[in-house]
Amino acid sequence: MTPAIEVRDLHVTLGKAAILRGVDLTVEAGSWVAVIGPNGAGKSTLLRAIGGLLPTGGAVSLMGTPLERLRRRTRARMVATVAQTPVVPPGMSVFDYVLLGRTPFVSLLGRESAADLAAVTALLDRLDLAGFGDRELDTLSGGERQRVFLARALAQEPSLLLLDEPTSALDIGHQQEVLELVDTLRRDQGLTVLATMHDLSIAGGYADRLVLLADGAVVAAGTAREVLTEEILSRFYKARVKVIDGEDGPLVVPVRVAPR
Ligand SMILES: Nc1ncnc2c1ncn2[C@@H]1O[C@H](COP(=O)(O)OP(=O)(O)OP(=O)(O)O)[C@@H](O)[C@H]1O
Repeated sequence: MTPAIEVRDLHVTLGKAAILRGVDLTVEAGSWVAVIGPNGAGKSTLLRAIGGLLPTGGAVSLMGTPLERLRRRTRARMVATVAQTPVVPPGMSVFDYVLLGRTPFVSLLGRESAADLAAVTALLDRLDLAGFGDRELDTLSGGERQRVFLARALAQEPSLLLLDEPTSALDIGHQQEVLELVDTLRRDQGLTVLATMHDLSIAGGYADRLVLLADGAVVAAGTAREVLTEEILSRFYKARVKVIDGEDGPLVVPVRVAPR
């Protein structure tokens, strides 16, 4: 089967610095891959490069088509990206912002249909945002806003979802709600998910495969059990951790360096 994302020998240089240095990555259609790694490793850069937002060396294909051959509108229907801090149009309501996600479905001179409006209402409901539609985006809490960003991405009905730290501002309940929703869409509709994630236990619990980036290169890749080992994590994160066998995979627990 054609992979949803295929990245070969990807290089990105920003300013004078080589940020990604020969990254290879394959994401099978309908799977969930988590990109993990320490701060500054190049995780967001990798997502932006795959989303076509950066000039790159090497090759990126989405659903078998090289990125540069995909028309803008086709790409907009195929891929939805949630950046770490999306630009928010000032004064825009939550409903209108999520409705922007329907843009690829609206004809050039057309207006959004009743089905578009219903899709937005349903998503606000599913993300625990009913009643927020009229609020201005910049009056929302960080976690509420993060759920609105995801709602906009899902409104696009993409086949490929690129998420940069999708739950960093969410409490533990909303984290679970959002990740379960994404996983349900993956299972029921074949959505492919590529997400950068800092919480390693959660990454291991949801992703089929983990890819560990360090200093712009892939240094480990595989299942959670293969990648989330004390040896690998202490080496690349310079962290002292304990890895415990959990119900849904390994649980990574930080251990104090200095004894109490
Ligand atoms: N425009 C730029 N010019 C120079 N360096 C940049 C530029 N943008 C990003 N970088 C650097 O590229 C490196 C990778 O950044 P990136 O945001 O991809 O890291 P990350 O792995 O997502 O980190 P974090 O976990 O902190 O979000 C960082 O060292 C960052 O400072």
